[in-house]
Amino acid sequence: MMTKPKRIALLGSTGSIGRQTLDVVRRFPDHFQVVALAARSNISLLAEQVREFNPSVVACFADTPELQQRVREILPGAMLGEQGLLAVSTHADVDVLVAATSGLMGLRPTLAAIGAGKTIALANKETLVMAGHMVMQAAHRANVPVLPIDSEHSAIWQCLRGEKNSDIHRLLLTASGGPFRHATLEQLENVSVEQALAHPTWRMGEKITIDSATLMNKGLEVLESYWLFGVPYDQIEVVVHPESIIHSMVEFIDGSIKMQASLPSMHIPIMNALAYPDRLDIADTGFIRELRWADVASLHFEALDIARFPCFRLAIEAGKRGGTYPCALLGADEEAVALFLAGKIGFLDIARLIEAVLERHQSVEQPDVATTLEACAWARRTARELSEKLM
Ligand SMILES: NC(=O)C1=CN([C@@H]2O[C@H](COP(=O)(O)OP(=O)(O)OC[C@H]3O[C@@H](n4cnc5c(N)ncnc54)[C@H](OP(=O)(O)O)[C@@H]3O)[C@@H](O)[C@H]2O)C=CC1
Ligand SMILES: CC(=O)[C@@H](O)[C@H](O)COP(=O)(O)O
Ligand SMILES: [Mn+2]
Repeated sequence: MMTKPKRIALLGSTGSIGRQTLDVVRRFPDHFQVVALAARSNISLLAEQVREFNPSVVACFADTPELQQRVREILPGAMLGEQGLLAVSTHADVDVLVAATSGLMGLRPTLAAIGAGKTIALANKETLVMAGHMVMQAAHRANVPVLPIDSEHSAIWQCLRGEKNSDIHRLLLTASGGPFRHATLEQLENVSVEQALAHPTWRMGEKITIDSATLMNKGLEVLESYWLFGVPYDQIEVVVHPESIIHSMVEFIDGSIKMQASLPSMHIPIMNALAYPDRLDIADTGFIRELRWADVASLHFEALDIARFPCFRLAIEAGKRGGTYPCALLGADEEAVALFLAGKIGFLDIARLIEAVLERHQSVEQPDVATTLEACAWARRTARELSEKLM
């Protein structure tokens, strides 16, 4: 029996996850239809996507007058700013919101989509890190599923199907270890932007790639797991696995460990979230390769050396302290990574700057949306000011 295609709104359509989502939609036109698209600054690619997918509503955040002018010329029907993102995420025809913007702008549109009863396919981990309590509570009240796209969380989600949370002994998130897995602290002091962007196993946007190099990404993923799966921090562990074949594991109280494996391709977790509760055949894509165990020479696992990657510790501490500490962590990290990418600070200064911001932060318990976003903005400003004084 033919069912109606799921109607998708895609925030961040021009990014790494956004483009891979459209690869999947393109191959499965009977299953998915794009009804809304949003991006920030890549207007020519957004215009190409609009021509190809013919969505009902288009938004471009376009946060400078020059970008806004270009949008008016090239995409005259597109909505601008946050209003545009909200219109995309709550459009009446949308069934599933794919939240794939980078950074901190995903929160309001995701909450609005939950309020409008949309299923959330979540790539933007920042949304849960800064406001996990609000998002999960709102989703629970509205009976709206939040389906993970992040590869580790997709793996855990798949391992947990048919299981009881009370049977979980621990979650084991795998980490590639990034490009500096074997670097000494002295070497880390002088690594270049180019070296930090050379991720060993994944091709991703610049921000998450630097976060993978500092291990901030893995810290954020621990916080993301805490909110998504409701598992306490002392039952969430990280193990380094450089091949990125095992995407994560769940150990149960009877000693059994379930793990999910595939070649490293974000098309698979994207397909998994979009098709849920069904599965689609990768043979129909033509671009996803199946894993052949005979070709995998060996798999390695090792402990994470927290001393060389202080961002991981800072993320876990912020998560455990709660309040607006995770917002301050995210705001400071956004700014510190931007400064590193611009060549203004060194690689280890990223952690130094974040730690200095967190030391100055006055946390607010149970923040609302405005307080959450203000804490992120405060941390960005403070990181910028401190970088001028301290560095
Ligand atoms: N890439 C990956 O493999 C993975 C990514 N993630 C998470 O997914 C999210 C996206 O990552 P990734 O795709 O790599 O990032 P990219 O930098 O490649 O893409 C970011 C996308 O978000 C858009 N965007 C950024 N800010 C805004 C805004 N204010 N309004 C509208 N659109 C905006 C960008 O638009 P434009 O390009 O037009 O400026 C672009 O489309 C991140 O939260 C990341 O942590 C999680 C797991 C894996
Ligand atoms: C693909 C994905 O989910 C990324 O978050 C990835 O996990 C980054 O790799 P690291 O394990 O190096 O952080
Ligand atoms: Mn991940």
